[in-house]
Amino acid sequence: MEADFWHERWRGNRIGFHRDTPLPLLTRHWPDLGLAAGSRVLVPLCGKSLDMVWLAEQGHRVLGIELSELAVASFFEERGLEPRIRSSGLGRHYSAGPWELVVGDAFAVTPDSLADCAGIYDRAALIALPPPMRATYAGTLWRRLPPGCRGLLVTLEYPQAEKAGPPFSVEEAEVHARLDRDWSVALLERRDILAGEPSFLAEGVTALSTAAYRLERRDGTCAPP
Ligand SMILES: C[S@@+](CC[C@H](N)C(=O)[O-])C[C@H]1O[C@@H](n2cnc3c(N)ncnc32)[C@H](O)[C@@H]1O
Repeated sequence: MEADFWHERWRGNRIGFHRDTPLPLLTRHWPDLGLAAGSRVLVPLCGKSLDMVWLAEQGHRVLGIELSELAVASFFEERGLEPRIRSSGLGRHYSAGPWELVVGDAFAVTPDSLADCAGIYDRAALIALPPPMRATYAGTLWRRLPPGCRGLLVTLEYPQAEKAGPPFSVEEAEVHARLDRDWSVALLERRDILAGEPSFLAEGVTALSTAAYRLERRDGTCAPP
């Protein structure tokens, strides 16, 4: 999934991944992470997700990273906010209230830029990427978060041979293989969602589940930029 693929999706408004309400798995499991109000939460590949609104309502500051400037500008426009805009080596930073969304490449974030992130929320980010890019994503952004960081990861699981991604199927074994080195990973919930996903049914997919994981960054050294 190269950058052009996503820019085309946003230009053509083909954003079926975008939800009109916060994700129930987020609202159910996030409070158990015990992150203090005021702490900063990273939302990689954030789109214009309303989950960032819910996180701010819980008192968090949100750092989003998103390739599409259209998505980032829409997020602020839809809230009636006029963001301040500045540029850095990471990209263009749009900021207003508790939100700072960077138009840039999530794989290029540096440990310094993530140093004050106490949390990470990944919904439709890991599963948006094909396998080689998932390896890069886990080896860059996830490795660069500071020790003690906690997070929630939401995945999908289905027989990959029955449908082309994105979204891709990411099984529990893969989550452990990619993250166990630096993170303690615990499955919180897995539920069957096939009946509520007509597009998967229409493509002949025979099983579909979503899973939520609690993550905590182990002590250790963050990867260099
Ligand atoms: C499936 S969408 C999910 C968006 C959001 N997480 C949500 O739940 O609505 C994936 C998003 O990742 C963005 N994206 C893809 N590759 C990226 C990268 N390398 N860096 C930053 N954003 C990226 C795309 O533009 C797209 O908006």
